[in-house]
Amino acid sequence: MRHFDLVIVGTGSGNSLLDSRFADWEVALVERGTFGGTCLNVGCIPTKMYVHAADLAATPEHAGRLGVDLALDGVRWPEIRDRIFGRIDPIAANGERYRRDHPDNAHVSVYTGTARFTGERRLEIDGETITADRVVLAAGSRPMVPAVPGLADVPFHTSDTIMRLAALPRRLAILGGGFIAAEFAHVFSSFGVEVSLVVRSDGLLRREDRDISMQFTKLAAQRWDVRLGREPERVERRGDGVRLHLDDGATVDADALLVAIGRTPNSDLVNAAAGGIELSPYGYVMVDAEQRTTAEGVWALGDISSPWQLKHVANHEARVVQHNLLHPDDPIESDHRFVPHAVFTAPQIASVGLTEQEAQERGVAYVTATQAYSGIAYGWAMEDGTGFAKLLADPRTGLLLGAHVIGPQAATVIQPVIQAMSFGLDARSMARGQYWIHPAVPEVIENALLNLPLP
Ligand SMILES: Cc1cc2nc3c(=O)[nH]c(=O)nc-3n(C[C@H](O)[C@H](O)[C@H](O)COP(=O)(O)OP(=O)(O)OC[C@H]3O[C@@H](n4cnc5c(N)ncnc54)[C@H](O)[C@@H]3O)c2cc1C
Ligand SMILES: NC(=O)c1ccc[n+]([C@@H]2O[C@H](COP(=O)([O-])OP(=O)(O)OC[C@H]3O[C@@H](n4cnc5c(N)ncnc54)[C@H](O)[C@@H]3O)[C@@H](O)[C@H]2O)c1
Repeated sequence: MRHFDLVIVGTGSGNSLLDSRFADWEVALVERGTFGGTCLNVGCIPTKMYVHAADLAATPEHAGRLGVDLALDGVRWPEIRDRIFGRIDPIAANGERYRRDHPDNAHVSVYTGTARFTGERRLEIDGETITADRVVLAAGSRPMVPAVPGLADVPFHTSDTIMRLAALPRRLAILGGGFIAAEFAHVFSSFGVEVSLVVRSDGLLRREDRDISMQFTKLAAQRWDVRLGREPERVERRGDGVRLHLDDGATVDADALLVAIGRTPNSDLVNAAAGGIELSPYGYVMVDAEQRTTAEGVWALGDISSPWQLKHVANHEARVVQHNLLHPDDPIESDHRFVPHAVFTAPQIASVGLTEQEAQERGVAYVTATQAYSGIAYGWAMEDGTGFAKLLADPRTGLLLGAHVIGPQAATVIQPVIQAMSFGLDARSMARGQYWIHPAVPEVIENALLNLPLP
């Protein structure tokens, strides 16, 4: 039975913990799937490579309104797919080779298999037991699949498989109305696929500020076949495709089905309870601000312990765990005050801080203001008639409480607000204490700041 200074379970954000400062540590790195984890192989990176191609494919539709006639001559799906994975797959393979074979990593043992706790800091990997002084759980999450009758008997996809399709389907049905549904609906419809969305709630992206969710739902319904407030009662095979029978008696026929109803933390796969690790009611590993679990010497980070399930959160937590492993007498805490996110759909959406509904529920005093893209110069240039930025601020201090943007470049436009909130800059100082490049898109934020009814 081998004993290690440190065992890391999961090679997504877990792999980034190791640098030269761990050269004297005996480390085991355990991976059951593809080296490099979700973001690199089946998450952020390939999806955004598809989104960029989709944005290009969608351009002719918009350009015509500006008097520029473009035509989409074709989408070479196999070429797009092979370009994306031709770039990503070698990164994963080289990352694994580096850890296994490079002299820098002589102190690292890479295990392939599923690590399961059999006791405190004791893990079994395919019959072999290892122990450690410290364990880091970075085992991520996986797609959830609902118990819909018939689903198990039809070919369906999750985000793990849909990006490697052999050919574009003519019709795609998507179950769910969250991040993954919104991003893939944009990708596939831009490539000419007819998209249907079956959504249990009464709107898409329901966790966004209601104004954003309502605007996106309205625009989505103009582009896709959106069935709101519906659930499939059963699914059946129909030729090479599928038929979804919805709870209102309607049916949706498609050549491919994508299930995107959320992701569940992999705490069950690591058998967390046997390691003395407490879980939340939703199965997340419970951690304190230093990313320590309830078991002595066991830390957790990323999707297995974070309800945000975002790569920049996993990266931040990995840096905290790394510091706390190296400096146990001077630990630091994770900063989850202002966690932003973006949905790379069309139009783009980005958000940080409180939504108006959260401010109301929590009884937080706020003022709010909105600025349409159509009211700023670059918005005119783009003829944007649907985008806006919405801000919430504390009426007493002028500090920003939340920002929500729907429109071109939203994920980039929101960054100065994240900075202001993180460093405690009030709305007035932010608006007037700096130049805003004219006529650039961030003027939508400048004007929203000026619109806030602050003294
Ligand atoms: C389609 C999609 C698009 C996304 N887009 C974005 C985006 O644009 N921006 C963003 O911020 N986030 C995005 N995310 C979320 C982001 O990918 C995750 O939050 C992030 O990758 C989580 O990192 P992690 O290190 O916690 O887990 P992972 O990267 O999932 O790593 C966990 C690893 O642990 C392995 N593992 C699990 N159990 C065991 C075990 N018992 N033994 C051994 N190995 C195990 C898994 O195989 C996996 O490789 C996206 C996710 C998806 C699915
Ligand atoms: N741009 C990004 O940062 C990005 C992109 C993709 C994924 N992600 C991460 O991955 C996570 C998973 O994405 P997702 O879209 O699968 O989840 P999600 O939580 O964003 O959305 C899930 C959707 O499925 C619906 N749903 C839940 N249970 C259902 C059921 N039993 N039947 C029918 N509908 C049901 C929900 O109402 C919601 O519309 C996201 O929460 C996010 O953290 C991030």
